[in-house]
Amino acid sequence: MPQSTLSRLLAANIPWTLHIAALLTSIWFLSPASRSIFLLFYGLTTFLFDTECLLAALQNADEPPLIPHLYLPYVGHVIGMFWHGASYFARVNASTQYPMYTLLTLTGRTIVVIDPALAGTIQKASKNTSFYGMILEVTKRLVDLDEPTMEIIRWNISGEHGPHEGLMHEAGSMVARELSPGPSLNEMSAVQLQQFSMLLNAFVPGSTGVEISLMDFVKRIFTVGNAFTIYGPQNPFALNPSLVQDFWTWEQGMIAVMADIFPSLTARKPYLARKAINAALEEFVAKEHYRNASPMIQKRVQINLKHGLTTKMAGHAELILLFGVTGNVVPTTFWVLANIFSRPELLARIREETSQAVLCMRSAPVGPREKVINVAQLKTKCPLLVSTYRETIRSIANLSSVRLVMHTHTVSAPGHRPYLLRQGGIVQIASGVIHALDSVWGSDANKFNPSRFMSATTTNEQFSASSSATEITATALPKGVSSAAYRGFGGGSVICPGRHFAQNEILGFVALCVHMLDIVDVKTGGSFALPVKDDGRIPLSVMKPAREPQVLIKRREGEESAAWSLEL
Ligand code: HEM
Repeated sequence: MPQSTLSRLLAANIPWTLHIAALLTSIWFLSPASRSIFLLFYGLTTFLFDTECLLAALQNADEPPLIPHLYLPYVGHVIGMFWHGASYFARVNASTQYPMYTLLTLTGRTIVVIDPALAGTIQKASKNTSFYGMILEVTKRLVDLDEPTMEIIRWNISGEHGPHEGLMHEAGSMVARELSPGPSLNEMSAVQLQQFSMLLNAFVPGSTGVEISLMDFVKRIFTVGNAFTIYGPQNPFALNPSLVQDFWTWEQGMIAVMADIFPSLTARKPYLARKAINAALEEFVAKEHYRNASPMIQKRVQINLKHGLTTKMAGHAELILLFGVTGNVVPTTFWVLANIFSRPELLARIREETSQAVLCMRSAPVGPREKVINVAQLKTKCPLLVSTYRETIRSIANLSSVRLVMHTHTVSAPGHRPYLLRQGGIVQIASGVIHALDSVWGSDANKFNPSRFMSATTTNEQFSASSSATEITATALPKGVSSAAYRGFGGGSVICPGRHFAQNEILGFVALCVHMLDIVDVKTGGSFALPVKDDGRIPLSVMKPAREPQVLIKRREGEESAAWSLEL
């Protein structure tokens, strides 16, 4: 046995002296029958408390260090992750502060990365790690895809038959192209901004206010507006408005449905909600309503059918994109609004800053006044608004970037020793932990600082390394912070293709709310309190609030009859 292993065994948190003393005592003082019972219980206790410490000591020293669970081998960390959600990664590493570490999870190993430099290396496109290897099983369970469909989807995900062949590559690059800055993105954003304006003018029509949960307000406008934009006038929500509620019921119970343990009994509500939406999406494809949808959806459905998906499965496949389109955007918009409207001073500054983007204030001789907000100007001329948006995302995005290790290999990054990653390990780049590191963001890392990303000059977007698509925004990463540390949209080879679209809609909608509306506490009539974040869930999107504020939404004084709109 090499000395280093022996010394690690001796240094491990295992009470060797106690074990030897207990063994000798049982031999000397107990009868054979009592000894057997004693050793059985002692052995069980030792197994519980010492197994992971032993495995940590025996582990290859080049691997990320294994953090033993204190008393429950193999399942302890799994329970911890379910119990504490993404916040578990910070808890478990609170005393050790390793840049990268290993947790035993059932029969596998989860490698947690909390250092941006290592994250930057791991997230690069590589044959050694795979995003789809991890995510496809989750997608299958989330939206209910059958095995023949999965076989079509899995074909060539690792690129062994070429980089462009197979459904995933064809559909993925088409979606990324359609959502990149350019004419097709502009076309979609223009339709969407017009929808938002119409919906908001109608939602708060005159001088009477609306009492509602702030989250429900955002859900209603965004689900309907986005469905129209992406899925066209014959989208499932337009044909059957009750599906909006079903969609969010499913979203809230996604984890339970995904667990797939008799979901019709254990997760009845979200299971039935999914069934209703899936039926509507099946019809959307079967009746060819997609032919009136955005070019992105027309192409996506046609690619799915061309590769052999049935109309039923092509319908179900749209549910995951619907989630991609709204699942993060709705809670993000909620938090941007909450961060601004709960801080009167910030609200006043943003109102003033964004008033320069209210382009056309024209008074028609008759009829309502028209006011137009230009979104391009919000992005380039309103650093406080854009910085508030980015800071909001930093403070709520705790979804890990996940990769499956396909081949054993070594990763290294400046300032770190090389780390050995074994085949079969699941890497999780812990975005929530990285977003809260003092070493990255400074001593106010845990505070909300709306000016954090403000930049004096308009710069090219630096928030998405390894991406060819750039966009001009009036914000920059703080000095010394690498793009791999800003993880709201993932990073490297798997960066969210919808981030430009999301930025247009969120900035536009928030600016519209800021100018058109007062959003106040329903009881006091003053600013509502910023809700606490619910960081104890396994995240499938950005964090939700622990409690949704009930608000009164009404037109600002003088804006009762104005017709507001957004343009790109
Ligand atoms: C604030 C809003 C949004 C946030 C925070 C967000 C975040 C993310 C994240 C973290 C990922 C996964 C990256 C990884 O695992 O490393 C992702 C993937 C994705 N997002 Fe977004 N997203 C947002 C809005 C959107 C929108 C509006 C769309 C579509 C219009 C969209 C479409 C997608 C798609 C299709 C993927 C999968 C990418 C792939 O398979 O390669 N997202 N997003």
